Amino acid sequence: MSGADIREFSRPMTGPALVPLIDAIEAGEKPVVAAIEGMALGGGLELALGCHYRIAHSKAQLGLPEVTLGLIPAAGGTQRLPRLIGFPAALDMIITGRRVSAGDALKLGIVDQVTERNAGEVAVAFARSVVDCPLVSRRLSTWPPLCPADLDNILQMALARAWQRGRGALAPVACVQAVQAARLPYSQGMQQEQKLMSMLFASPQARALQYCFFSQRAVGKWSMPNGACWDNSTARPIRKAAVIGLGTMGRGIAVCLVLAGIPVIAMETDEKQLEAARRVVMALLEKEVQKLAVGLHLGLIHFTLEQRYLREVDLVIEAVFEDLALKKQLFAELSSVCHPDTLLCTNTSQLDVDQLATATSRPDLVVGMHFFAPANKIKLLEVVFTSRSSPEAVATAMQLGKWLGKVSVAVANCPGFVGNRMLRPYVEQAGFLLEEGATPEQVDSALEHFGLAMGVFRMSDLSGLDVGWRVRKAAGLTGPGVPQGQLLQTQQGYRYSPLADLICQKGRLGQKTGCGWYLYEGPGGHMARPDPWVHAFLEEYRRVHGLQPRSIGQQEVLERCLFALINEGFRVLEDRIVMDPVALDVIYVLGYGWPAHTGGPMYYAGEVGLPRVLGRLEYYQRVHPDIPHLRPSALLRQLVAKGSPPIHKWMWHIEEGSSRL
Ligand SMILES: C/C=C(\C)C(=O)SCCNC(=O)CCNC(=O)[C@H](O)C(C)(C)COP(=O)(O)OP(=O)(O)OC[C@H]1O[C@@H](n2cnc3c(N)ncnc32)[C@H](O)[C@@H]1OP(=O)(O)O
Repeated sequence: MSGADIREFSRPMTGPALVPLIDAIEAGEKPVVAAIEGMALGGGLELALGCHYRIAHSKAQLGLPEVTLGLIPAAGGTQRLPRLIGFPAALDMIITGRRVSAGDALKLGIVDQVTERNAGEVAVAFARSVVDCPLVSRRLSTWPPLCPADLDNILQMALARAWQRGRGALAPVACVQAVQAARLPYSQGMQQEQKLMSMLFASPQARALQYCFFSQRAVGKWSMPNGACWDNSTARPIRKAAVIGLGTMGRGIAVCLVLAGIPVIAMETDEKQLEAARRVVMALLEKEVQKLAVGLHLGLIHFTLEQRYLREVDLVIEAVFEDLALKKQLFAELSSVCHPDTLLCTNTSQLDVDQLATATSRPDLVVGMHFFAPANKIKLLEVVFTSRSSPEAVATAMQLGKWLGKVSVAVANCPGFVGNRMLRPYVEQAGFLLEEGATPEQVDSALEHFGLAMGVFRMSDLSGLDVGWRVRKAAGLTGPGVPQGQLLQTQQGYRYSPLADLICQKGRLGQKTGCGWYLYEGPGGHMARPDPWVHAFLEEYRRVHGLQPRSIGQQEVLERCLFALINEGFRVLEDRIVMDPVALDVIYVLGYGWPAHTGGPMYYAGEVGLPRVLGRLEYYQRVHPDIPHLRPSALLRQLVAKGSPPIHKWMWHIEEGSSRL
């Protein structure tokens, strides 16, 4: 039982209500044994906690995921679980919403027995054995709370963790407040639980998180403009895969494949790099084996310098240096080395997948599989199809992503695909704000206050500033042969901020060099500190270019950065790079640390109100006519003209035949 039907939350609820039902079971005079197979989640686990005993199958999983839906477990979960397993363990499960295995549930004391046999049969036998035992000590609601001496401290720490994890989300904090009420008599604790739940249930955050839940499932039902889609295309089995290029991304991808049980050929061209990769990958795998307490066959991965091993694989993921000529050459080689049916995938984050496909003898079997760093942690995969990708190739990449535990989103090929394409105007605005008077920490603080996992400058320092520098050079925006623009700096006819290029020229490439937009403890350091050098550098830059710095408020930072990103999202929809705006929201929430409790950028735009987004873009466009990304997209204008329909109706307003494919 995986809990409530979430779709019911937006409809009038029908009975019977869960709380009196669970109370009645618990108060009953017959012993009730919960037999748990599969999932006991949310209301499912709360029901089990109302039973007098719990028997779980060894493969069962238990959890209270309400927090991920913007709610708290409000059928007594916040009151019974701390009584059963103590405050620290209950807080951990309830604030994170994480699932525990049957084995862990036994260790925690949530279940009384774990079985490899049919849980129902074992539970019946167990019930017979306890039929004469008194039930009075089995009713959790009657247990006194297990209050350790340092409970206040535990609750304080949990609250701090909830604030930090939540980044503005209300539910994690409410979870702590509800669990805190478990130190009161049960009936009073339940009143507090109900009060907190009523506040959350109708909240915009809960609606947004429930939208995220369904969006992450909806993107699995992918479709392409040519009519190919998830239910008319068959994925091929992947019995063995290869990863070529074992830098940071390649290593992470190899780890993902092994953890999913897929044999991997991990290939490099350089002996030293191969050995370094072997050490890192094996260490990561061993750590996972310990953490997951699972038996993992570490022999699933074979490190090699030899291309001949590629003959036996069903799919190759190329993760070499981000250089189009190098990748094209590799794809041409793969065409002759690999079996004619082998799928050739590229992990490029922004290069033209169509061009790579053209370099092969099998363009129909070429797709992008854009993983996000760290590849073994981030749950997102952009599957990039070209005009020639076969439905089978797309289906296989989408299916493989799911198998690797990712949420796969199918997107059409375009510069930057979806995520990085929308990121460009956002990063660009942040650069302009520095020119106009802001500091990196002011911009980041506004964005982090909004709920983003990391502000734009901290994120750039983490990824490495040379990544964007290389892209700008390839686009002809900067580099030795490119003439410098006028005041304000312009390139290719539009405003261009060279600040990031100048920072790179100073050898400040971010965390890896110990400095970038911030200062770190040393190369590879993580703790970002404001850097007086950067402040002086910005002041000098403004002086040289005659820019009068002004005070820039939080609202302007948010509107310029976020609305520019959203505006590009509307252009992505106009170009039919994806078939549904939910895809953009999934990509941003899972891949770019956008706060899930706002639903994602496009959902957020709907919540803010499309007329407001349009109005503010129009205003900023008037002030900055030389920034094309602030010019409102045609789709946004059209939607506002049509009365701002809800997000699921947006695509109805895009003209047929506007697909780029
Ligand atoms: C008040 C509140 C109370 C009493 C609660 O109980 S709140 C807690 C509600 N339950 C949950 O949050 C659990 C949510 N579901 C899951 O975590 C997972 O779906 C699963 C672990 C149960 C199964 O995972 P998996 O096998 O990968 O399948 P999918 O996630 O793809 O789901 C399959 C389809 O089922 C739909 N679904 C799943 N759970 C719910 C739900 N609780 N309510 C409504 N619909 C649900 C899901 O959307 C998929 O539907 P389709 O996309 O195939 O149409």
